[in-house]
Amino acid sequence: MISSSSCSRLTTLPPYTISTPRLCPQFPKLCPRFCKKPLTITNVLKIADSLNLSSTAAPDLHSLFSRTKPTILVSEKLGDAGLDLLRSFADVDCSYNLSPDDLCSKISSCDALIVRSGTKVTRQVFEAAKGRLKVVGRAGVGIDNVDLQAATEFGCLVVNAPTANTIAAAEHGIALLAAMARNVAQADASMKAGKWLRNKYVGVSMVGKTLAIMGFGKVGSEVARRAKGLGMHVVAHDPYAPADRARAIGVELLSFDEAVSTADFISLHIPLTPATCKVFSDATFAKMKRGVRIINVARGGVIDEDALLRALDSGIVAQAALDVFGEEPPKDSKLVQHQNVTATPHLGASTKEAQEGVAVEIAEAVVGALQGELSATAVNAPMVPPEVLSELAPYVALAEKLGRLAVQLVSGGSGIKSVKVVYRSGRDPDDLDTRLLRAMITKGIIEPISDSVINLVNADFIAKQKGLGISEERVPANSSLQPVDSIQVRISNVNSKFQSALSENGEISVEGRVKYGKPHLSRVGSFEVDVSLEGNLILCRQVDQPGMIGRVGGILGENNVNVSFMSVGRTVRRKKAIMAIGVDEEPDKDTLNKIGHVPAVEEFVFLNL
Ligand SMILES: NC(=O)C1=CN([C@@H]2O[C@H](COP(=O)(O)OP(=O)(O)OC[C@H]3O[C@@H](n4cnc5c(N)ncnc54)[C@H](O)[C@@H]3O)[C@@H](O)[C@H]2O)C=CC1
Ligand SMILES: O=C(O)C(=O)COP(=O)(O)O
Repeated sequence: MISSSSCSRLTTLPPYTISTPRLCPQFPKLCPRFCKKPLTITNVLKIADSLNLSSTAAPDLHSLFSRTKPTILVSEKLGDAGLDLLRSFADVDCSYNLSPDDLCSKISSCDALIVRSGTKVTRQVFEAAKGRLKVVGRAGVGIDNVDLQAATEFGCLVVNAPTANTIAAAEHGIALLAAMARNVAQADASMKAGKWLRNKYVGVSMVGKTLAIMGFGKVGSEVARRAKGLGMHVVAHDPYAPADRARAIGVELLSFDEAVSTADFISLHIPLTPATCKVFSDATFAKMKRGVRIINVARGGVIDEDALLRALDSGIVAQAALDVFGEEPPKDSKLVQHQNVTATPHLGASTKEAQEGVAVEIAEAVVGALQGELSATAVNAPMVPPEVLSELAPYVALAEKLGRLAVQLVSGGSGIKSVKVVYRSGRDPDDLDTRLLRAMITKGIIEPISDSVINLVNADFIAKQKGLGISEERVPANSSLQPVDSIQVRISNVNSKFQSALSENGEISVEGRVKYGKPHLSRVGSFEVDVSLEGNLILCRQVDQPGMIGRVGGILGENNVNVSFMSVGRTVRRKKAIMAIGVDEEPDKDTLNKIGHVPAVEEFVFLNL
């Protein structure tokens, strides 16, 4: 029973069969009926639909039904505007400077964690969260301090705030470039020490010098623009950068070797990944012009710091300006203490403006994710724009139902290894993003036969982990009005407990479409049917003869099982037919036995949707 008055509106809704992802933990607390069936991307849209809310309004359901708030742990200093936004939605625990152990012991009572670069979100953190942590928000760009693989395995969404600190980082890069070229920090320190060393701190000019930007992304491009303004000749290396952006700024794109060997100044703006770790090594420094100057506002880990020290000592590198370090704060201070190094304590993003912007950007992303929205800044899940999501909503429900249906047709003991999904669609392939649909089919197939909790984040990972190969095919359809005309799910190399579900080539095959905005089953094996995919379903193959609907319907009625819909499909008149019967209640064993004993019934199966 649903006790709260606001929830009572839900009693009119069909039963929910979707059990995860647990993107909204409050919902089950409110509605015991849904205890094991938390609010998900899928059913939130369905609920919205039933309440005549637009799908974009669906997340408001959270506040509509919520009484308890989620808990968000903020482990590093965040701007006030972001904190205010978080507090309007959740209980916010600002605990800074937590030790790794303290973080692990706190995390199991948190639904979201917001960090900057100082918190290591390791596999141990996800393990300690015991499934409660839904979202990690990185208030900034670099996500190298978050174990993304572990996040994905635990079905935890990671979002970042990729735009709000771009200018701050670029400005800091330029500040370091100029400060280094003119020895500002060293000269300042000497003056504070009571000295007046006009001859010692003669600098180098920037105008006319070649600056190589390594990583021509958001920050790199902004540094390039500003360096052009200083009269520098700017080149860049970035294998993924669009040539037109470089042309528009007047920057020449070069290979790695060309860029590092022609530059007077090199500014690093690449993310730290396994591929970029220590790319600035002895071998790389050996390719550089003698007397080159290096700025790093990206990540310390992209430089082999011992190699840099050697290059500074040998004079290959005349000066370095470093905001970031392999270990922060750096334990070995040789680099920081080097007379030709200008160092700042990871200040690139630290302007008032950037911190307010980042705080709001991450607060919006985390709140949205906790409400079941698909984030536009998701790092480990497909980004699905709201308009695409609302269009795909009924197909998302269809996809999960078909997966759930198909897997229940597999006879026990058959290991499922290979699933093929065929989308019939009139859309251009570029206009149809099937990742969401594939994730929901995976969810439908895996959840009924395992204890895995599947969501958009971990669907592909868990499928792979379980050795389940899902291939997709698109078949062109004439109509392009709907995104998808039909979805077919085929499971091969398995036995079926309902032989009629097998197609001619021996695969379990079910096909469905969206009719009047609702998922419908349109084909089972080679039989055409037309039933709404709601509640429970009995599939029954019988000799095609008069009176079958009445007999089976009668048995159900006598046993107080309400039939919600019925459809008969046949291959050969008066020979074989399939009856698909939707039932509100789950019939007991005796009732199902009675159906099985009707002489014309050749086989039947009960399926829970
Ligand atoms: N010091 C600080 O406080 C801050 C540091 N950052 C760091 O700056 C870096 C860049 O940030 P954004 O520009 O916002 O990111 P972005 O993603 O816009 O740009 C990164 C660029 O690097 C390129 N790239 C990737 N691998 C590469 C490789 N092997 N060689 C050359 N280019 C490669 C990518 O194609 C991309 O264009 C990140 O590591 C970020 O964490 C960003 C903001 C503040
Ligand atoms: O956004 C980034 O990548 C940064 O490095 C900024 O880090 P911070 O948030 O200042 O710890």
